Amino acid sequence: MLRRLYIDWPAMQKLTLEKEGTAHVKELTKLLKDMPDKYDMQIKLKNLLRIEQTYDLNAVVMAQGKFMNSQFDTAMSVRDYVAVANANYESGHYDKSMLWYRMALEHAEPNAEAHTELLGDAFKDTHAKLAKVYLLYSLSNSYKQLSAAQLNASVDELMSKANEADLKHYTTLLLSEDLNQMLERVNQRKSAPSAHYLGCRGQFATPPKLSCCYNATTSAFLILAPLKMEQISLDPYMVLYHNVISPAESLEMQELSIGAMSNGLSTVNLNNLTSPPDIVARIKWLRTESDFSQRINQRITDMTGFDVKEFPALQVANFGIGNYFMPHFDYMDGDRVHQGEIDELGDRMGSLVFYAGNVTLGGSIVFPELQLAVTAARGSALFWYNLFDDGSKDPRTLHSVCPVVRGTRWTLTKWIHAAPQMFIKPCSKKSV
Ligand SMILES: O=C(O)CCC(=O)C(=O)O
Ligand SMILES: [Fe+2]
Repeated sequence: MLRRLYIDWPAMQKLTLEKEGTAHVKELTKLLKDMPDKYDMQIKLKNLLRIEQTYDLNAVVMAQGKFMNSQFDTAMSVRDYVAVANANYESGHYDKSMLWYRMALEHAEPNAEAHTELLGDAFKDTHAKLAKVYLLYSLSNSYKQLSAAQLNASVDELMSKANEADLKHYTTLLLSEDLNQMLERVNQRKSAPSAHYLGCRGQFATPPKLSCCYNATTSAFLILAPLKMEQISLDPYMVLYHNVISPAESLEMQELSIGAMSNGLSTVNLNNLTSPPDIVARIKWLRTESDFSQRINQRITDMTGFDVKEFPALQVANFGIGNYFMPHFDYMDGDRVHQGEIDELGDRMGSLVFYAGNVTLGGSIVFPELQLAVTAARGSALFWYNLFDDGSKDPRTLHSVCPVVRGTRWTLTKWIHAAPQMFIKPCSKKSV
């Protein structure tokens, strides 16, 4: 009894005095510094808009969790709709934002009162923005001769004279238009898709059937272990190897990179940019030789016959959801390539990309000029030449990466320079 009163009682009193949840709040505060910030949110919204644009989606299908022929089982909230609507609005995609605002206004937020009290008004400024995009939409349908700038100016003028009641009137009108009719009208106003978009949407014509074979000839090792090789294009030459990197090697590669990766940007020249450059992927150059890099470099030589000893570095890249690579060339062009390495070893004659992740939607590599799209199938590796036989640049090798929609896209890229191959693949006259 005495022990209880002397030891337990004060402990219990202390516990009773402690505010409930203090420990939780402390933990949450600690976590806060590792939480995504405004920049992360902007990047992710940009990526989401890119997915919407590239794959020709819209608010209605995305809100239903549909993506082309797939159905996602996660749902977006009304606040998510408003965030995407605002992001589309701010990037000038007015038709898209109109549909997102419409979705938001047509769906009630569960426990709206409690949410509003806790998180603020979900629909702040929504009516005004929706009225503006609806006015833009209606006027551009009626006055097709007006330019975007003229339309914007007229709408801004109308908006400056409008009062709350007018705004509500417009938004009521918007909500009364048949959704399918609105979708049809929005569809009609879309501009023709680029070849990059067509490739990402799987809309290139099926290429003629080329052959598949077991390659047992490029190196003596292949006599023992022939590689599955699929021809993708004969001119320019492009082949896809299957089962050339294992899931265990993918993990090894990730272990060598995670924690040391940096943002790989769409440009290396950061001068005079008007907006932040797109982040292509998180990247890491594996320059220190390791058991892993030796094994992979040996495999590359077995696969291609090329000498990669003078440039043993490998580049690991991890593309997150919505990340993509805009159309570009791999040969020295513009500001993308490091001049120093190119001077010594010659231009980037060939590219070899191992697909070591597990992308289940999106993330194909597209060659817009060749009307070819190749999926980043796990374990495969794509090889292509960037130069003609005489060493001049082949512009047909323009290529891009489609935004990743589901899964993780890990790649291991090898730059194959021209100079070390001078006796393996001597310059010859252009074959085209
Ligand atoms: O990830 C890919 O499929 C291609 C990457 C690429 O184009 C590059 O690294 O230059
Ligand atoms: Fe590339």
